[in-house]
Amino acid sequence: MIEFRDVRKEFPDGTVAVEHFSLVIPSRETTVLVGSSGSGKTTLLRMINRMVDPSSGAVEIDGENVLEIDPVRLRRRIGYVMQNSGLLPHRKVVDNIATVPLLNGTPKRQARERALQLMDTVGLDRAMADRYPSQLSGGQQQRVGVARGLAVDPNILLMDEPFGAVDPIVRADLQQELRRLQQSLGKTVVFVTHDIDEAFLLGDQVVILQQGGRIAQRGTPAEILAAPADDFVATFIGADRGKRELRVREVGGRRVLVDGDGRPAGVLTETP
Ligand SMILES: Nc1ncnc2c1ncn2[C@@H]1O[C@H](COP(=O)(O)OP(=O)(O)OP(=O)(O)O)[C@@H](O)[C@H]1O
Repeated sequence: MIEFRDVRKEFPDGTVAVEHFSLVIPSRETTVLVGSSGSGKTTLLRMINRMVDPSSGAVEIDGENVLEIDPVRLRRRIGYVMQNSGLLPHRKVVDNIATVPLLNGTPKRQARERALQLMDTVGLDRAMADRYPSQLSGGQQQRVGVARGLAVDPNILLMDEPFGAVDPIVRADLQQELRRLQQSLGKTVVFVTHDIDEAFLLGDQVVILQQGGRIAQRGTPAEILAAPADDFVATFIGADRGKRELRVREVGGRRVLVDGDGRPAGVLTETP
């Protein structure tokens, strides 16, 4: 479990990115921080692995204040996946994935074998192992980024807009892959996005943020959809435009669900 207790972050230039932020992030689930630009999502994420330290308050992992854990040790046991994959351009795919295990002292052959297994896990053809990142598509690069994040077999995986830079079709593919991975691996995933659809798709817990890291609403996607806390949330999730409302329409004897604009969303079937 990760816990934020009344966290505040003021940067040296006086910018207060986050104030009075408290949140419990349960283990083995996906928590999504979603909000518009500048709401403090990245700052919050980076406080978990000490890329940023809080000005006051505490961030705890299983009851231990992260400030008491050496930052290098901490980062080597927490996976971190970012937008544009953050791969080292002059290193082959397999070496990019194996970077942190090698730093941790894993023997080279073992680290390489594990990297190849992780390529299978994230759906990358092993034939790409000896390519350089620039020889991969954007979606493939992101898969390498995810494999690298998983390479130390972390309990915690931090993901900062990992699919933000790829086209919508590849993005949908990566999202499904992550859902599948999450079901089989059961990591504690903290995922940052500004895309509410992505948040609802991936999050067990969704936290909608306003400026300063103020929590507008926190809950399961269903809870938020069923009862948006205020106008801000309603607008943010599109409920105010009827975008989220589905209605039943009879078409050729089948019951089709249509959204607020009348576009089909799916077919309704009886559960046995
Ligand atoms: N190193 C820094 N020095 C000063 N201000 C910073 C620094 N890093 C972030 N900020 C400011 O803190 C606030 C929160 O930034 P943060 O990057 O956490 O937001 P975000 O929600 O992740 O935004 P985005 O979606 O654009 O990445 C912003 O006002 C930002 O300008």
